[in-house]
Amino acid sequence: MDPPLLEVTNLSWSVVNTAILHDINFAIKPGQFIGLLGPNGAGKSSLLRCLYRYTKPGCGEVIFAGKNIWQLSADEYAKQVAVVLQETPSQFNLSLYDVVSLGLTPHKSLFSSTTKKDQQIIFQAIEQVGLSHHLQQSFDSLSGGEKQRALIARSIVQSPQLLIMDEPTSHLDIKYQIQLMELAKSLNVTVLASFHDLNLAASMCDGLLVLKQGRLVASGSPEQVITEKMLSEVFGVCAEVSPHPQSQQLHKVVPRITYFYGYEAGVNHV
Ligand SMILES: Nc1ncnc2c1ncn2[C@@H]1O[C@H](COP(=O)(O)OP(=O)(O)OP(=O)(O)O)[C@@H](O)[C@H]1O
Repeated sequence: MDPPLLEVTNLSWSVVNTAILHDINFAIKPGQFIGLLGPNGAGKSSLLRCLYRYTKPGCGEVIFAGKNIWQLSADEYAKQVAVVLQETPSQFNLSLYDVVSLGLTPHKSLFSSTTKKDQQIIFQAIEQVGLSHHLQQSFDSLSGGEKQRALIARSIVQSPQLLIMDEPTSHLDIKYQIQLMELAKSLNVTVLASFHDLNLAASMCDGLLVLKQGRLVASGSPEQVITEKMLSEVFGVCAEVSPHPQSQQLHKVVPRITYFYGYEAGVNHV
């Protein structure tokens, strides 16, 4: 059996005496596409920040490819882990091309210049996300969705083993939400992404993790995790879960959620 690529053991994190994450344990195998779910404020971004080395947890360990991430140098980790966040800081008038080329930085030594092969990799990644006609446009002037796609292109160039995405689809229309997720799946890297769209997560992910008030309360396949009980207890909504019509074609049970409006979960079921 493959050893996990990422392993989180007994992870807890507090800020000014308030516990945000409580004793979290899970492992992700190479090649898996894992969705992180939870209501607003559940701790998704806080957990992801501990995984991409922005925050050091108070307790517990994050092991990447057998090594504690805090024992790796920042450069070593950046070569292997790419991050796409929901809010994009200003890129100070860098062009789309420049931002995508930043994906090469962890792989280059200081002062080394961009080779023809590097340029080819950058152009190819930009083409893959459908942004070739925006090549020289300033990154800051791109639409929210174009920015997200540009950041995926930067990750493609970075060629990581693990891609961490914090609500990557928040600015995208439905077509690009699906496209971006299918693109991420096609990259052949291990992915951990947080989602608010539970139907999208259920259809795209091999496995799901569910956080509630900083605790991991469910994990497993979408079929195991997306249940009417979980939706009621964790998200406080009344919903019906049925197999997606494409399940047979996809050779797996893809749960599809139908939400009921005007009902309080657990109180007034239809
Ligand atoms: N640096 C911080 N200082 C104080 N509180 C924090 C800090 N970071 C996170 N929190 C709190 O931790 C909780 C979890 O926040 P987090 O952003 O991780 O949740 P989330 O699941 O990503 O939420 P959302 O879906 O709304 O983006 C929130 O109550 C938040 O206010």
